[in-house]
Amino acid sequence: MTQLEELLADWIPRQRWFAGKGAPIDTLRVDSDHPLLTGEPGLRVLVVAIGQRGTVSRYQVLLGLRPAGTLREELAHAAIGVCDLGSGDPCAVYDAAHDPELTGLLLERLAQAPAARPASGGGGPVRFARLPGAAVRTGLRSLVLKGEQSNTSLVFGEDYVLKSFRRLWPGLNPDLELTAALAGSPYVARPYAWIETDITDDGAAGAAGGRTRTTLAMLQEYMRSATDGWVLAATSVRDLYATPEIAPGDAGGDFAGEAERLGAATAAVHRALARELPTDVLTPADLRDLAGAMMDRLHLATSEVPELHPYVGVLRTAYEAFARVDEPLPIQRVHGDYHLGQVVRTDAGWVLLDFEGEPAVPVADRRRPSSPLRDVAGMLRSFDYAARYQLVGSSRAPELAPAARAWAQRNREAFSAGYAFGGGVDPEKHQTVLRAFEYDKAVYEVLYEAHHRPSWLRIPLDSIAALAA
Ligand SMILES: Nc1ncnc2c1ncn2[C@@H]1O[C@H](COP(=O)(O)OP(=O)(O)O)[C@@H](O)[C@H]1O
Ligand SMILES: O=P(O)(O)O[C@H]1O[C@H](CO)[C@@H](O[C@H]2O[C@H](CO)[C@@H](O)[C@H](O)[C@H]2O)[C@H](O)[C@H]1O
Repeated sequence: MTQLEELLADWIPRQRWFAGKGAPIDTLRVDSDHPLLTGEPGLRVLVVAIGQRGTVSRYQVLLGLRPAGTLREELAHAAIGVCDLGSGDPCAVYDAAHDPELTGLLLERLAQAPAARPASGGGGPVRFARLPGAAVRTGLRSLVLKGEQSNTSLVFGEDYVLKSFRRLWPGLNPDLELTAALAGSPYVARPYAWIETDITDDGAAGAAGGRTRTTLAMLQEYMRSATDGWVLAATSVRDLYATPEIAPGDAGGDFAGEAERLGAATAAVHRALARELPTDVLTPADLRDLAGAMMDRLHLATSEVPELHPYVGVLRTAYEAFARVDEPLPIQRVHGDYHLGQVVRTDAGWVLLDFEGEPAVPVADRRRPSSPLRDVAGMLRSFDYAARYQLVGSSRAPELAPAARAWAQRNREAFSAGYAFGGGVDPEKHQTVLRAFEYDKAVYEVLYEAHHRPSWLRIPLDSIAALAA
C-alpha cells in the first residue's frame, strides 16, 4: 500500500458513509486518481477499491491537498493525514467536501458544463454535465449537510444541494435518472447537473472487468423552506406522548392530514414515473422469483441477527402467499427506499428526495421496475419507526405503547387513503402484497440497524413481532 492508501485504510472505516463496518478491510487500492485542481490547494477525485471478505466495493473520496502544517483550524476535523504524494514534500490530505474554497470549483465546473442528458455525452476521465436549460449560479459558499447519511451532501448558498455519492456502484445512479425523468414535477427538487466518471465493473466483460459510466454527484435545487418529514412526524409523536391518554386525532399535533397529503403526493410521483419510464406486469414466475429473493434476504438477516429465528415461519408463509397472488401486478420505476427522511414539507406541499433506492443493493438491481406498493410499504414502515423510536430504552415504553400503536395506525390509514385518492392502487385492497413488502423492508431494516445503529435494532425486530402476532 502507498502512504495515501494506508491513511485511507484508517480513515474510511470511521466515516458514517462507509457501508463495510463490521468486517475488516483486507485490501485497499486507489483505483483512479484524477486531479481537478493542481497546485496549492489541490483537489483530486479518488475512486478507492476496498476488499472485504472476497468482495470489492468502491468509494468516492474528494481529496483536498495542502502543504503539511497549513491546514486551517476549521478543516482539522476533515483531516485524513499527512503523506508524501511523490513531490518529496509532506502534504496534508483531507476530505475536500468540507473546504468551500475547493467545492466552489465543482460548482463552477458544473455551471460551465455542456448540456447533456444522463447517460449521454463524454470527454475526459471526470465529466461535468448540465441538463438542457438548467442555468447554475456560481460564487456560493458550501456547507456539508449534517445527518445520518449514506452520502455527502453540500448545500451551496440557499440554492443548490450537491449530493456526492460515496459508495459507487457501476452505472447511472437512479437518483439522477429518476429525478431527471421527473423534472418539472412540483413533487421533486429540480435537477440541474451532475458529475460522472468511468469505474471498473467487476461484473462486466468477464473476470477482467470493464469500465462503466458511473454517476459521482448530482446537483439539485435546495428546498430552502423545507422541513424533513421525519422531524415533523417525530414532533407529532412527542406531542402525543406528553398526553398519551388523548387519542392521536384529538391531540394538537395530529399528523394525519400531512400523512394523507403525503400519500397523494406519492401517488402523483408514481403516476409520473409510470408515464416517463418503462412499465410492465409481473408473471407468476416473476412473483415466485421475488418471493425467493425475499427468502434469501431473510436467511442472510437471520444468519447475522439470530433474534429473527422465531419469526422465520410467519415470514415464509407471508412470502409464499405473495408468490401465489393470482392477479396481474403492475410494475414500474419506484423510489425504492421510501421513508419519512426522504420527504420534505415545503410551503407548497410535500417534495420527494433521494431516488437512489436501497444503498446496499447493486445499481442494476435498483433500476429494475418494481411494484409501487413497495414504496407504500416503505412509508408504512416509517410511520411505525416514528411511533417506536422514542420508546427505545425508555422506562415509559409500557405506558406509551398503546399511544404508539394508535399513532402509527392512524397515520398508516391516512397515508393509504391519500395514496388511493391521489390515483394510486388502493393499498387496502392489496394486503397480501403489501404485507410481504412490509416484512421484506423490516428484514432489510434489521440488517441496516445491525450494521449502522445497533441500539435501534429492536425497532424493526419489535415491528416484525407485532406484524407476526
Ligand atoms: N434538495 C434538498 N433540499 C432540502 N433538503 C435536502 C435536499 N436533499 C437532501 N436534503 C436533506 O438531506 C437529507 C439527506 O438527503 P438524502 O438525499 O436522503 O441523502 P442520503 O442518501 O445520504 O440519505 C434529507 O433527509 C433532507 O433533510
Ligand atoms: O436515507 P438513506 O437512503 O441513507 O436510507 C437508509 O437509512 C435510513 C435511516 O436514516 C433507513 O431508514 C430507517 O430509519 C428511518 C428513521 O431514521 C425510518 O424512517 C425508516 O422507515 C427506516 O427504514 C433506511 O432504511 C436506509 O436505507
